[in-house]
Amino acid sequence: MRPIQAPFPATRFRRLRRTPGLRAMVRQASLSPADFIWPLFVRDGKGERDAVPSMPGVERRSIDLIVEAAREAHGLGIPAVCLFPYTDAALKTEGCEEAWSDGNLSNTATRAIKDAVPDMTVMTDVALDPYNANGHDGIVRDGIIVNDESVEALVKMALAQARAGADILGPSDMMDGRIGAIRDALETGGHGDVAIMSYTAKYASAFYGPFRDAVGASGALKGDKKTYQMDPANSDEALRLVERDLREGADMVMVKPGMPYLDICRRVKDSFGVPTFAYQVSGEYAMLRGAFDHGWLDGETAMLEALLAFRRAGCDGILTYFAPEAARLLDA
Ligand SMILES: NCC(=O)CCC(=O)O
Repeated sequence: MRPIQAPFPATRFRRLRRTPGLRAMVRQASLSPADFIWPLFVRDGKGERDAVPSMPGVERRSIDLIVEAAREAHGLGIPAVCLFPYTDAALKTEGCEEAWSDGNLSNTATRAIKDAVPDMTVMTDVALDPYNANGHDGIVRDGIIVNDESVEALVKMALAQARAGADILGPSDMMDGRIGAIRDALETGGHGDVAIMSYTAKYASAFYGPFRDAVGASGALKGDKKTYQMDPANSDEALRLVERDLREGADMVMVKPGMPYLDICRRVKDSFGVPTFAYQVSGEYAMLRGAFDHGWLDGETAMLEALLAFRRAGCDGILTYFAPEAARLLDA
């Protein structure tokens, strides 16, 4: 649809930009704390928090402090948190068994949050990298990330997360066939109400660097993830993946990273009209935060502008490390 407009001076675009009231009346996209999912890094111990150097302002927290963070998020109107464990190197194995231990950090944190703040939606990450001795999202055999055996492990991991009480599972591994396998296992295992937000269009991106520091995977990773994550040059493939994941039983889809891939968000939303999310990843956070901290960008304005861009591009929500800060600004 192309709006009809009279020639200048009958049409003057500045008329509707003249006052805050007029601008508010014709504003299309909106941003609210309800649009945010806050990623949290979980560590062991009690009363422990440590900074992630490449993500100033972001911390790894022990489970008691994760619960506090979830309570804070709830108070700010943020509906969901997403948990990522910082696993002790001694627990990382080639078989990734810790991934489906009922008592691992992520599952223990899920239970603790659901006990203390039952209304907080808990999303968990389904991928083997935090538990894998070689840092990959799948099982490695003779240097190859093997697909089908990885899917079997991911199913076990997903079921353990469902047992812990996760509301949303986020398979971020990019193996083929995992959404269908997880959906089947959830249905037959009595967890038919657990939602899946598939990391559908996850690109092999340099913007994940600080995240790997945060979960302690940087040192462990051997090689790269290009045989399972998407080529940043591709766009049509993202649509094929969305269609596949929806047909396999995904309830929501995600594009990741966010800001460099807003074109993909828009194409996904326009093509499928399903709940679509973007992950503003660690490198995007680090880039913006670095500029804010140096005084090179006006932090408050640039943060909200960057987040609003996701909504304008068609996203229903955003996973963002800025969630509490942005929620406070929106509330002010
Ligand atoms: N599976 C979760 C991630 O890879 C997060 C990436 C990031 O924040 O850089």
